[in-house]
Formats: sequence, structure tokens, C-alpha cells
Amino acid sequence: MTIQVGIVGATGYTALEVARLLLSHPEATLVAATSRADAGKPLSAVHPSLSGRCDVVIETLDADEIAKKCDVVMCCLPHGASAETCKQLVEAGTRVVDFSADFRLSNRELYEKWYGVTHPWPERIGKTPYGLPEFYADEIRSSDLVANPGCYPTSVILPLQPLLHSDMIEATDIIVDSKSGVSGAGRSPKLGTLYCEVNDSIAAYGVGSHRHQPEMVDILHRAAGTLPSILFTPHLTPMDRGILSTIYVKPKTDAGGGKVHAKQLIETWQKRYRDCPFLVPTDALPATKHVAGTNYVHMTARDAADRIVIVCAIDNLTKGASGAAIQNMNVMFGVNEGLGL
Ligand SMILES: NC(=O)C1=CN([C@@H]2O[C@H](COP(=O)(O)OP(=O)(O)OC[C@H]3O[C@@H](n4cnc5c(N)ncnc54)[C@H](OP(=O)(O)O)[C@@H]3O)[C@@H](O)[C@H]2O)C=CC1
Ligand SMILES: CC(=O)N[C@@H](CCC(=O)OP(=O)(O)O)C(=O)O
Repeated sequence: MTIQVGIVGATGYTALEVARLLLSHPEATLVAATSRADAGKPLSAVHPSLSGRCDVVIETLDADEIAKKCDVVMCCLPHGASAETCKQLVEAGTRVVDFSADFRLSNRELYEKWYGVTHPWPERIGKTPYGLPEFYADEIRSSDLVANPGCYPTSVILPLQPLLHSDMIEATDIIVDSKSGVSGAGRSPKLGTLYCEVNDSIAAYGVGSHRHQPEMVDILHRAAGTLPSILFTPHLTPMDRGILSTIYVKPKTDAGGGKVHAKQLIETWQKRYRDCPFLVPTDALPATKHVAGTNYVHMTARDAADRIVIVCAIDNLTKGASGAAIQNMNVMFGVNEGLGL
């Protein structure tokens, strides 16, 4: 059986990355794409890199029509707009991977506090698996809706979960400094992502107020069983794609009475992620170029003063969004989780 895939919100960057990955997926194919602004156009007219390789024509979203054609829909809409569409698609009988933040958090109050909107399908908040198959493969496999993770949280949760779970670091003293490429802000035009605003420059934003901070805390609480305290500062950097997160943690005392060392963190990742094909503890310091266009996550640790500094690199569009979604789809349909990646 070939998995029939649809993309809703097909004109954006994550949609293009899904289409690109599906071109080389041996057991899935793109059969439908929707957008409000570009219905009627070939998808390749909106994403010229697909020219000659994709004959899908963009249509207006009709959940029943899409559900007839698709086994699964990649819902690539902005948060706030996504939840209602996911509801319609699931009720029409197709399975959905939601790229937005609308179903990631554990409860409605937390979502409405951070996103400032009333949730249209609160029954599914806290009951939708968070799309990290490294932790939630069983739930993902049987679900009709999966909450694909945020890009920054992916680069922070994956290194920290095993360390908090094993009580190797102080949960209450974690500082995260992340840098993202501009594609992380999406393709819809905005002042802050114009060439002259971002070129030759690097800037912090969302200091003390970014909505990915509660996502990191909430998911780590759930996945590691400890409530961490995280100070998170994102930065916009003049590159197309990639996220580099530098994470400053305080080591706890180990069984021998000394402080935990960076080497022990790396050994813990090696053990915990032995069966996770995309998670790679490295000796070298990770760089966004090392993972560009791939679903890999590179992570390492170094002893530094009284802290351990963890560095993690992902591609925001691949493991940070569309690669993770393909990985989730593979798990949902019982094929090898690395297919097409
Ligand atoms: N870019 C990234 O690195 C990451 C993105 N994400 C999330 O993935 C989702 C898609 O992101 P991305 O592809 O970057 O976004 P883009 O801005 O590039 O594309 C968004 C798409 O949604 C449609 N859209 C925009 N506004 C609305 C609306 N109000 N109602 C319905 N449709 C709308 C647009 O098409 P049209 O207006 O024609 O309908 C477009 O196809 C977002 O939720 C984002 O937060 C998650 C992780 C990483
Ligand atoms: C560089 C940049 O602007 N990044 C986006 C986050 C990326 C993302 O899409 O996250 P969600 O899926 O949670 O919306 C931001 O800071 O809002």
C-alpha cells in the first residue's frame, strides 16, 4: 500500500519540505495540496524547485474531499488557524499531523494563556501525542492526530530529557540560548524577515516571553518526570535554515561523590538513544551545516567552569518540522520510521 498524503497550507516552507521529502519516499506519495491564495495553480508554480517532479494542482480546502483522497494530511497552517481545520479533517475520516502548536501543550489553560485564543477543540488538548517518536512511538502509532513538535523545543527536549530523567543535572537552573535560520519564521512576508532586516545581523527576540519556553517545560515535565525551570532566549540569524541551541546546565553529584562530567552526559545519550536512528551524540561540536537538509540531531557536551555546556544542532525544516512529520507518518502507518529520510 502506498500512503496517500495531502498537504494543507501547501504554499509555505514546511509544505515544500514535506513535498521534497515525499519525492524520495518509497511508500508514500503526495496526492493533494491546498491553499487559500493559490488554489488552481500547479504546486510547482508556487515552489519552482518541484518543477518537472510534481504534478499536483493546488485546491481549496474541502475536508471531505481531502479525506476521500488522503490517508494522512500534513496540516501546515499557523497556530490558531490550525486546530479547527485539524478537527474537520479528523472528523472527515483522515489522520492528521498538525505542524502548529495547537495540540502540543498538556492543558487548555496553558495554551490559552500563551496563545491568547480560545481553543476550538479543547477535548483533544492533553490527549494528542507529542510527535517525538523517540518518546511516544506507541501513542503516535495508534492516533488519528499527532502534534508535531516546535523547532526550538526539539533541539532542547531531546538532549535534556535523558539527563533530567537520570537526575544528572539541576532541573531548576537551565539556560538555553538558541539561534534559528530565517525559514523558521515561515514564508508569509513580515517586516522582521525582510532581507535588509536580517542580512549581516543577528538579534535576540522574544526574550523572557517566547511561547516555546512553556512547551519545553511542559513536555520535559511529562517525558522526564521532573518540572524544569528554563530561561530561553531565541535569536534570528542570517542563514536560510538550521537551529543551534547552546544549553548551560549545572551538574549534580554522581554516585562516586564527584560532579557529573560532560563525558557522562554523552554516554547517557549513547545508551538512551541507541535505537533512535536520527539522534547522534557527537565528539565534535555540532554545526547547522552538519545536519542541513537532514533529519539528524547532533548533540555534544563540554565541561566549562562550574557548568556543562550542551550544544545541539538540527535543521528547523527537517527534524524541526517536516522530517519529524514524515517520521511520525511512518510510525503511524507501521513502516520503517526512517523511510524517505
Ligand atoms: N518554518 C519552520 O521552521 C517551522 C514551522 N512550524 C509550524 O508549521 C506551520 C507552517 O509553517 P510554515 O510552513 O513555516 O508557514 P508559512 O508561513 O511558510 O506557510 C503557512 C501556510 O498556511 C497558509 N495560511 C497562512 N495563514 C493562514 C490562515 N490564517 N488560515 C489558513 N491558512 C493560512 C498559507 O497559505 P494561504 O494563505 O494561501 O492559505 C501557507 O500555505 C506553522 O504552524 C509553523 O509554526 C513548526 C516548526 C518549524
Ligand atoms: C525564527 C522564527 O521566527 N521561529 C519561530 C518558531 C518556529 C515555529 O514555527 O514554531 P511553532 O511551530 O511553534 O510555531 C518563532 O520564533 O516563532
